[in-house]
Amino acid sequence: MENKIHLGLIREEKQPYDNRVAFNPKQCQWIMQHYPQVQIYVQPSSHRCFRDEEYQRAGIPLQEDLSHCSLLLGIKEVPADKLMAGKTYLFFSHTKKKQPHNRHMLQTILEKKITLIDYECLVHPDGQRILGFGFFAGVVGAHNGLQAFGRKTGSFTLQPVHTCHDFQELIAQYFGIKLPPMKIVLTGSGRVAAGVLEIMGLLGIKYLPPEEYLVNQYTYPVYTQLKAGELYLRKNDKSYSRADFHAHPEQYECRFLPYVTVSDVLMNGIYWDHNIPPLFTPADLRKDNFRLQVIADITDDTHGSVPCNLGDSTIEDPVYGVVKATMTQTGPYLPDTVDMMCVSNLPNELPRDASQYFGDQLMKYVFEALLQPPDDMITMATIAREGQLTERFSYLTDYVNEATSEI
Ligand SMILES: NC(=O)c1ccc[n+]([C@@H]2O[C@H](COP(=O)([O-])OP(=O)(O)OC[C@H]3O[C@@H](n4cnc5c(N)ncnc54)[C@H](O)[C@@H]3O)[C@@H](O)[C@H]2O)c1
Repeated sequence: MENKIHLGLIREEKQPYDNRVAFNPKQCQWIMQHYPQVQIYVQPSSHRCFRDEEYQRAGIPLQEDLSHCSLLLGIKEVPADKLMAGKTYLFFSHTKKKQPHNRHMLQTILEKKITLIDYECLVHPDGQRILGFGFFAGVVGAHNGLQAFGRKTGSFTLQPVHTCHDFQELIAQYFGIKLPPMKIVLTGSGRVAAGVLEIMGLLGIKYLPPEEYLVNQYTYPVYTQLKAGELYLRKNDKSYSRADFHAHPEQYECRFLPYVTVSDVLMNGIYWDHNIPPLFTPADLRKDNFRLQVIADITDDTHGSVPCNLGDSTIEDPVYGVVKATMTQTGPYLPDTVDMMCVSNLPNELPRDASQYFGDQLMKYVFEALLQPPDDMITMATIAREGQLTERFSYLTDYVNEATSEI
């Protein structure tokens, strides 16, 4: 008993409550079978996508008090008053960019001599992030985008994702669906794009290379995918180098404009930052040849890569219209508008599948290292160790030393 590692799955306490979890009941079961030194406990929750009874049935004890656990796993930020002193926590802390609203939480983590490992900072040796929810954001975003196009044109009906129990139930409705001729352009090549591609494949939408897609008309639904190298070229020599683009995006121009004149739907999944040129401008939106009717902005930055993203929509009310002439918000599914799907928490619409996918990656690439410190990957993702900022994150010193106004 003494040598057991006690691991707790904490209840999500941040408002609004998140419904995801790091490990589902089956994954907990698997871990305890394969790592006999590990005992998992689950803090009861009324809002987790897997019910307390599902954990109980899998033989995972429910326990309100997790003070005997050394390792605590959550998803979102943990409110400061819920943080337990001296523990090791894993969650998405959103502190590495000095986000003001999480300063007080990080200050408390240091005061309480906590070790914080941030999922976002866990990377493979080549720098690729190990954990993320992008794949299911892409799945849900693509479905929502198509659903909006069906409603706007009256040509087909899809059920909202959040009314489906899980991914299997979602895709069961694709059986027999006949989509009208339509042209879909997808941007990006990361996890979000992979999720969108999954939906394109499940619906049998045909892929076409960009150069064919641009010039031809089709009597069936088609899509093309534009990766960063097809979207951005350096202004001076019309070349693209990934490393150079990441370092100096302002020296690149965006080549997306022709696609707004030939596409019905944009599924946006590129990475974006303020110095990366947007896909088109408000002036382009006003032009007569602006054909896009629906934009599923999965990347979802307000006035970001898609300038007519006027702010987030919600899972319950996922689409709003934008009047093209004035770029002002209006109701969805109206003529002469572009419909925007800008939900910022898409994976929460399929939380059971999103959680399982997350837990799988965690089990495969992180779990063993977590049990056998020290490990380079874990060390690099450790923002604080026993109440001290680690060397790699020492740049956060001024952030934590500032007085907190946002508690
Ligand atoms: N709406 C939602 O619910 C939701 C959910 C998850 C992700 N997202 C957003 O979707 C976007 C894509 O996410 P993802 O999971 O596909 O990401 P990813 O990490 O899997 O892929 C990102 C892509 O951007 C490129 N990239 C990485 N750093 C870059 C940089 N500094 N400059 C330019 N390109 C860079 C990568 O090469 C990769 O092709 C992100 O903006 C993310 O915040 C939204």
